[in-house]
Amino acid sequence: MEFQSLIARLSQQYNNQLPFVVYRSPNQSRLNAYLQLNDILFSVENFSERGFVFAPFNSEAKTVLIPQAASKHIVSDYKSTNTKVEVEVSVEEQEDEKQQHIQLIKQGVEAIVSGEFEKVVLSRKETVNIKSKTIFQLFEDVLKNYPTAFVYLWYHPKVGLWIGATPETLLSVENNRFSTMALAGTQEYKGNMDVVWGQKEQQEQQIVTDFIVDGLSKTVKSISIGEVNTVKAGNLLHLKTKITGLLKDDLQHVIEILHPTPAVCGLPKEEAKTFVLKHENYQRTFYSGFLGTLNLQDSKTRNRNRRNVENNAYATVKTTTNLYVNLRCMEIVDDTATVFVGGGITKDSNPEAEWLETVAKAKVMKRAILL
Ligand SMILES: C=C(O[C@H]1C=CC=C(C(=O)O)[C@@H]1O)C(=O)O
Repeated sequence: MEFQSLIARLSQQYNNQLPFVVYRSPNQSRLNAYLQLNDILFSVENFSERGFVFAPFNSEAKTVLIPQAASKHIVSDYKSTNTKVEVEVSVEEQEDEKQQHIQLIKQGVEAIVSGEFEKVVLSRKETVNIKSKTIFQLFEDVLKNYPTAFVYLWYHPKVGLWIGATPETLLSVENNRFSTMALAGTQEYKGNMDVVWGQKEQQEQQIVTDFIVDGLSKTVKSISIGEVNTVKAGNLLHLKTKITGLLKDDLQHVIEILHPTPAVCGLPKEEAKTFVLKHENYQRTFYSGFLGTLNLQDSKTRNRNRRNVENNAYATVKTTTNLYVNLRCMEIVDDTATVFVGGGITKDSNPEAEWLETVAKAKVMKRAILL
């Protein structure tokens, strides 16, 4: 289907207040949309379901499901015209928010120094007027700006509307082969990928790698750890380690081990989570949760021998799951976008620098809003 026809179909779905999701995987032009046929709020029971999941940060709350069987699947192509427009995002004075966030970071550092935990990710939200843009124009501007991210627009009338462009995979599985990543440490991209990383950033990223490897090693068949690389996500650079291997356990157990990783919560997980829930003065809801496709089946018919087409056709069925961490995202209510941003805090954190990091992260969504 043509991109504009897909948007028209999704607008209709939105006006009828029916759930849908539309997304594009990193470095692809293909768009996938699932349009639910009713407005039931389905939730995941044990991750054996098929469909598109939308999970909150707090795993005690329910994970929403758009079931594959209860929705229409539409595929389209988004060809970026390659007219990436750079907009300067001016940052107005946010003195109150700044002092409040710096106070929160200081509390986090104190808790680390007193031995409560090793790392905590602390976040805040910011509201921005989306001016006269429709949600679909906004989605297109996010698509245009972030070709290497997982870009999505998700809507459920009983939950809300979210848009994001995340650089972080939580878990990808193809049959029993898995891949995940430890993504942490941030600096602004200034035209050069060959940058030097401070000890604080290296340590905060290593904590994520160790957590994933320790947790998964107990339950997977095999695991291998890649090198630490610098990767670009919008205007930011991060440190990333790819972790791959073979699973033997069910998906639910693996997701329980991973989510929330110390890239969005902290270490040890429970202590950091308690701190986040108690001290951040707002509810994260779906920010730093995860989203993506669950157990989708892709069957391909192939020919063993091109010369004897009739007798040799065989089908291979792949089951794939592709889950991403919900970062660089916003929730839209009427003409207001709430942008969510956070950063990893360790004993070496400088509160002023951590504040500036969240200001830089907020620009990812603001750039698309102001385009
Ligand atoms: C928690 C966020 O980013 C995570 C992912 C990459 C780098 C991060 C950091 O440097 O703190 C965070 O761990 C966010 O963007 O809100």
